[in-house]
Amino acid sequence: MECPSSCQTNCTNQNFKNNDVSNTFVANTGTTGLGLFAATDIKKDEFVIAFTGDVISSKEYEKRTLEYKKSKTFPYVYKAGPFYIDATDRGNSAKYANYSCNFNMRTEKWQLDGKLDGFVALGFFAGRWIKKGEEQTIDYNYDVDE
Ligand SMILES: C[S@@+](CC[C@H](N)C(=O)[O-])C[C@H]1O[C@@H](n2cnc3c(N)ncnc32)[C@H](O)[C@@H]1O
Repeated sequence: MECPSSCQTNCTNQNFKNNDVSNTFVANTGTTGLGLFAATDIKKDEFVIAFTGDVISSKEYEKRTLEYKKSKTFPYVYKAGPFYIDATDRGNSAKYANYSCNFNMRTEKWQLDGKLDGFVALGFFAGRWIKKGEEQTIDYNYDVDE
């Protein structure tokens, strides 16, 4: 769980509130479209980036999925507890993270202070040491066991 805004001024447990994307940059991968890359060396278990976007219900998710299929837009949507986070129109560069079966970032679910009941924020954390310039990848099936 992330600390509330009212926590001490030097609190370091506010990654989602800070919404810092400076560990990453977006570039063409040459094979899988745009991708997310490490702007610096990143230590194992370090917070990399939060996945942000519209928080929507499952009903809205179904509606938007049909629209995206028609427009052939990539699905920039992940499940977040009973909700979904849709980064298609509003979101940060986390949406450009590509899939790899040998992913180097894990997806963690965090409870945030004062958010919708049941909502979990999604954050990408380094699963191992990631070198500056390396593509940062995730497991799209992070939610399969639930
Ligand atoms: C969330 S987007 C990732 C960013 C995307 N590459 C872009 O240019 O916007 C997901 C899409 O990226 C592509 N993609 C992601 N990982 C891939 C992989 N390992 N191999 C091939 N395509 C991949 C697929 O088209 C997938 O539907």
